[in-house]
Amino acid sequence: MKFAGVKLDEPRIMGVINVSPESFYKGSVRNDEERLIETAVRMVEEGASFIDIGAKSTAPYLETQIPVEEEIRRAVWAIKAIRDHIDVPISIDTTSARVAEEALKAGADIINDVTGFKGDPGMAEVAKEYGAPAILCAHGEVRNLSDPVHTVMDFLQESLVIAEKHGIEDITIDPAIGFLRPEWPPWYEWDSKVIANLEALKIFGRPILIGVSRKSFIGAITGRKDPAERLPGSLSATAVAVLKGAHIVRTHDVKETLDAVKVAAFIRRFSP
Ligand SMILES: Nc1nc2c(c(=O)[nH]1)N=C(COP(=O)(O)OP(=O)(O)O)CN2
Ligand SMILES: Nc1ccc(C(=O)O)cc1
Repeated sequence: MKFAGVKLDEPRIMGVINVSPESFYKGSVRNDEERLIETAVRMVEEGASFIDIGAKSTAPYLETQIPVEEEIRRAVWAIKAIRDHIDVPISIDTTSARVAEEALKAGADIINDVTGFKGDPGMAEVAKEYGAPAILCAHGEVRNLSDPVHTVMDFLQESLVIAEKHGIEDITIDPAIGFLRPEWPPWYEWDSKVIANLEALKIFGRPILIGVSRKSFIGAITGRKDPAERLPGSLSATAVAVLKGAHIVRTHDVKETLDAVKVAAFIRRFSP
């Protein structure tokens, strides 16, 4: 299996850099060019196979609205700055087709759309026009409260239909940890059920990407309010996700996560 030209014979790491000061984990934010380049280069040296650039937070519990022009300015600045310093594919984490298009023009390779082609009707068109691989997250209004796994699968199926209609083949699916928050069950239970049953997504025959890094479900389980204190919890969730079949792990902490991934993948070899 491959995604964006990267072989997925072993689990890969996607390093996250945000150029959005409002992002939920302040340690992920870079707004100085030198530090931005240094971080991207270090992440690749530490073993990242992809770099994800976010120019606007999508945290469902934060006030994150900014003008699209500002998101474009941040995204284009960051991608131009790092493009010639690293040799791995760069994804643009955006729900806006205009931002995606400008980012691809600036040198990004992959569209990372947390609305799974359902937010901006122009997004699949842009992916098609630029031949861009895409990461599609499970997205929609939760109706079946008792079955997180099948809800996620239904949402992903809808996104895959949109991709297929546009002839977009190179797709990675993502269960959108932290994004789906019905009134009940509590979201940390929802996220835990999805991770515990991640292998169900293998039926799509697509690469599976997961982002658990420092997220609020880890805070809820451990009592760690500050995302800066959630690395051990993130590594634990990462190990479970790899054991259950994740191909790509999206993280703020490349070095530590790669060790967790390697150990989980090695142990997985001997699982029944
Ligand atoms: N495909 C995918 N994309 C994502 C995911 C995720 O799980 N999967 N999580 C995010 C949250 O992390 P980030 O550090 O970017 O937070 P922010 O939205 O506050 O910037 C943002 N983007
Ligand atoms: N964009 C996101 C940022 C953070 C979280 C989370 O903390 O659960 C979820 C989504």
